[in-house]
Amino acid sequence: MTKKKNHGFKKSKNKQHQTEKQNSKQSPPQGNRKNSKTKGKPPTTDKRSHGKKNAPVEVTCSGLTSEGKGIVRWEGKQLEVANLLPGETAEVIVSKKGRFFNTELKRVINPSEDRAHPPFAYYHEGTGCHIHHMNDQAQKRFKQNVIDELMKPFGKTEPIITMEHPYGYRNKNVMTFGLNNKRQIISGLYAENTHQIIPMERSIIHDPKADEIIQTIKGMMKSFKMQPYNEDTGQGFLRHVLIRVGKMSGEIMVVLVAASPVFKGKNNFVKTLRNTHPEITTILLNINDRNDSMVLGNQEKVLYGKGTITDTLCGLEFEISANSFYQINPVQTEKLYTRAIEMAGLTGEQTVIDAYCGIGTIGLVASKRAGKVIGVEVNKGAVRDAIRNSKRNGVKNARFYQGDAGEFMVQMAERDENIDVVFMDPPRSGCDEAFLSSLIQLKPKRIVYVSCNPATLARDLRILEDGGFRTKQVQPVDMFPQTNHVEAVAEIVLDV
Ligand SMILES: C[S@@+](CC[C@H](N)C(=O)[O-])C[C@H]1O[C@@H](n2cnc3c(N)ncnc32)[C@H](O)[C@@H]1O
Repeated sequence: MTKKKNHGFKKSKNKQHQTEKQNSKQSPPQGNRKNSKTKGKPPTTDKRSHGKKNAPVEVTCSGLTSEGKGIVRWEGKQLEVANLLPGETAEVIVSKKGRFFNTELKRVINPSEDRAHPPFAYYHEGTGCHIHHMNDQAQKRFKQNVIDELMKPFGKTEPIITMEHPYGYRNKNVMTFGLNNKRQIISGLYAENTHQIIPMERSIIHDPKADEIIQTIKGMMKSFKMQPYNEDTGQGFLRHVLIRVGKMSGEIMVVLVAASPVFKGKNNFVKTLRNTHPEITTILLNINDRNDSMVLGNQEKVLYGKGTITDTLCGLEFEISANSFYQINPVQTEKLYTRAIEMAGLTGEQTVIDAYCGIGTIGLVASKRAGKVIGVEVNKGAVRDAIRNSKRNGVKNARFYQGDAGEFMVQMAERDENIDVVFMDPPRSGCDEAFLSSLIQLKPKRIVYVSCNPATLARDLRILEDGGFRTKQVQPVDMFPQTNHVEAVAEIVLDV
């Protein structure tokens, strides 16, 4: 992979609505605007192309969207350009498809001081590293602005907790397999919102060993006559490979996700893979014959090892199944959980709920300072892990239940249970109405809301504040450097 000179970019298209109204997004002012070439010019100056269809046009970036895309004006419209920074002027291809505009960054004419120089070619938005082109300071500023803007109605946010070495942090990789137009096997990530595979050998945020194992598997496929699965024809075998790495324990899980349970030559395949990578501690075959976008199916066969990995987090050991949620950046998770536990103000007597508990991590870490912990989680396998993890760590005061967190809280409210503290860590979509209204009814003294989506956090905080709570503090933590995702934990108290 070679990096093009002069800030040239690989294909990076953005589909956008035609009208300005549809395009308008919140764009907190940020970025370095003091670039000498743009100094004194209005930041939205555009130059038209010379009438040629799809010839590059020159645009200047005036700000960033909440997704980290550059905002430009072109022919009276506001468009978004991935990988462009405020103050930068660039050549961009604009093309129209139906009601949408696509933009493709061709060349940055005057790179901003905020621009980073990533060592890999595949870093654009399609591969999930949406803001890899910003240096550490610019990423920090961008994320702080996004959260500050959304949290404005609830008071001031704390400075974001960043990561010292923001690379190679992911403990879970999923790569998808397919054929390119020369019928060669490729592995990579889906371009965002598509099922088009962007071939990729290495990502700056992936665990390097995990990327290496995936390349080994790709290299073995031909000799084992293993075909990648084709979603259109339904032919082929291997859909994805998921790798989980215990960053502390060094244990490695490899999950081969296949369209069918018939795996010819599986013993030899496992033997060869283990010979090349003796560090692999378990290998599974997961069968996914569905047509949706879920990576894992429900059927699983252990081909080697115990079928789970164990890792250490906040001084406790956690056993993790292929299908269970486990925070992907353990270095930052320890900082996040430390802040969450501080916010809970535990003294050893409280009754604590760990809602959306996954494999029990937050509840078990909190259990040492709580009277009792009650965890609820929808994923059966994760609840099984949580119970195992409780025993493994000798925790006697925690119980875990499988079920929908909203329904569980409704039942708690109907029984008028006495709850002191609620940890809640819902998925990106946030909590449902049943959960929030039961929480308001239960009136815990404190809620600690861990969120990977500040937009749904803001929505839910509004509901809780209207229901008699007050947001005391919001702490952003950069769990996903190089991406536009922002994690935060909020302390919410009864407004008495
Ligand atoms: C962001 S993860 C948090 C897990 C855990 N607290 C941690 O830090 O590892 C969200 C969890 O909520 C679970 N979940 C999603 N919808 C749920 C629901 N309606 N009721 C209960 N759990 C749910 C998911 O399976 C996932 O384990």
